[in-house]
Amino acid sequence: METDSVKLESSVWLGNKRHRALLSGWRFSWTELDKKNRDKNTISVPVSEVVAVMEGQVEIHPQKKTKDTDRDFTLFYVKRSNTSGGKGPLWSLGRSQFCCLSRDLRDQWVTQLRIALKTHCPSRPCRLLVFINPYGGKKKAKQIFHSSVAPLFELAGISSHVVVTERANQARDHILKKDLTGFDGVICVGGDGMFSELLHGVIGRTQQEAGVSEHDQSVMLQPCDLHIGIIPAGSTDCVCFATVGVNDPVTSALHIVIGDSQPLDVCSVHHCSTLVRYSVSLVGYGFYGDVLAESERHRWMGPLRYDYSGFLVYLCNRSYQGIVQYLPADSQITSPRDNSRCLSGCRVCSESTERLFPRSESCSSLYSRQLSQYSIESEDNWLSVEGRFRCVSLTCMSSSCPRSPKGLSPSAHLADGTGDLILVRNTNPLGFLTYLHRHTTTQDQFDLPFVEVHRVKAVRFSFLPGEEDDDEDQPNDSQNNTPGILEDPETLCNSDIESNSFGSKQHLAGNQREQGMTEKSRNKSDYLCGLCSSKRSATSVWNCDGEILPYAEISCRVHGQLVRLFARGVEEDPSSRKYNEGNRNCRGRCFSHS
Ligand SMILES: Nc1ncnc2c1ncn2[C@@H]1O[C@H](COP(=O)(O)OP(=O)(O)OP(=O)(O)O)[C@@H](O)[C@H]1O
Ligand SMILES: CCCCCCCCCCCCC/C=C/[C@@H](O)[C@H](CO)NC(C)=O
Ligand SMILES: [Ca+2]
Repeated sequence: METDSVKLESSVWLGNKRHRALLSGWRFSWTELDKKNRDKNTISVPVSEVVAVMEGQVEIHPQKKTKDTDRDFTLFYVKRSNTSGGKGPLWSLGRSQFCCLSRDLRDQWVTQLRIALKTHCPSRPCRLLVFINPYGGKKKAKQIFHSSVAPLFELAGISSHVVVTERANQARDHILKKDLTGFDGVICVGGDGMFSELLHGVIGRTQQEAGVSEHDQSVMLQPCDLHIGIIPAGSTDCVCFATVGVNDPVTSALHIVIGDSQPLDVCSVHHCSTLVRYSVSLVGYGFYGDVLAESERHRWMGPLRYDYSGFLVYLCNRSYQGIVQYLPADSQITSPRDNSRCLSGCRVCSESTERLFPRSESCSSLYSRQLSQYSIESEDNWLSVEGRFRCVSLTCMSSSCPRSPKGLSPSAHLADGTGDLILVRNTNPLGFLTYLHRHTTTQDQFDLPFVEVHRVKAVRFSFLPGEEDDDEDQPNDSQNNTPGILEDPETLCNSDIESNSFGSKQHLAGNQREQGMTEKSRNKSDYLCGLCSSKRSATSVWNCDGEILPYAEISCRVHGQLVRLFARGVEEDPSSRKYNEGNRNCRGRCFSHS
């Protein structure tokens, strides 16, 4: 319980200006005083956003003491930049140097502030396992970590064990197999692909330890305690953007340092009772699958490859036949078209915590929750849509990214236990361009006659009998799923199998596995059908958070708040407060399912 009792109050000097400093309850503030002792400006910092308190006048670039006296102390804290420039909720490191009247008073300030930090911020990380992908995005991950992030971790007293990856899936395998004792979180410096590796490692490890089978679609997966942090250094950085509001390494590092905690829904993707992958952002068939497949041919272009491929795929003007079945979420609670935004402290998400993790939970009620969540969903509750689609997309969050600041589904929630299913039926090229273009404007991309959107708990995608692609070269086709693939369900996400081996189960030899991205790129580009090959495939591929899935017929289930990120959701821009009136509750860290 927080108290507002004053812990310490005194005069302090910032340069030659006298201030009144006050530590009361969970807030530290300092007010400039004029010559007549009247209050001028006040700066107020919640203790939870204090990064460090150091004796003396300290700078962090490089961390050194400048000429100081034994009456000085330095406060480092989270400083919000002006968001009016459209840069989103950008954070930087604030630094204020205080001079007290005596050394004794300085010591009291340092002691009291550090006690307040311990009291109000018990869940800050002390030790982190950091994975850097030197080849992601613009290939600047190492530089970003060492110049912008490591100094902040050091300042906050966080020790980090750094692994620079040498192959794809190394981070995932490390988390699955190595001793993680003592680590408070795992961090990736890279893009959505690196995040996905950590996601698979953390979920897999947690289920292994809990004895839960990831392949059983009806099972309630064990929520993961080990937090994931993302330092954005990739091409799209969609997960970072959608959970922080900006893709900025310093902002993300500060969220990690202060121990923010944001639960996140995760979608499990299955094929024939076998787990294929997890997704948090996009499970997309048609346009987004084709763009990803095409983009793998142009990896050398870096982040621009998506724009170039998007243009080529758009010109192809393709649509695909399929049957989409979905299990609707409770439409009384929210809707993908209710114009709300999931912001930091989102009321919908925190109320979902109660629903997903009722407080008085015993082993037997856990079992009954498992039944109530999944098994009793009879087939009668499923709805079905059949037709030709430009794209079929499922997203557990808004999936906003720099290209599309509102995202695929602007009103989706990060942690409400549901996903949004977007069906874009076949339409003329101008209609589809209008749909795509609206992702980049404030216009409603769902307000088009050929688009429908549903808030769902689960989705299945299949073909009418005889409708599957008969292209022999098409390895994602369910017909090509040789029985061997499913003989050993444990192996689909097993490190000995390249998870991007499309359709044919490939036990890669050690040296092949090490080739990482090169090998992956070659495999992925084998897929592209329409643009360059003479034979156009009747099926597309699924894009699952930037990875191509080896199957076209899949079923997906949303697992509410399965993982936790060092983030707090997108902070509200004060100028747009009216947009989300009534949807706020408390800050991201108030979520708890323990
Ligand atoms: N050392 C490595 N060599 C080759 N591939 C790697 C290595 N380390 C990680 N990878 C793989 O590279 C893929 C892409 O990396 P990452 O996500 O960091 O960048 P990106 O693709 O540019 O960004 P985005 O996913 O945002 O588009 C990941 O899926 C990861 O599995
Ligand atoms: C005429 C203008 C056309 C602009 C089209 C913009 C459409 C942007 C839609 C962005 C959706 C982003 C979804 C995120 C997907 C990520 O999970 C994934 C992994 O990084 N990224 C990609 C590119 O597949
Ligand atoms: Ca959700």
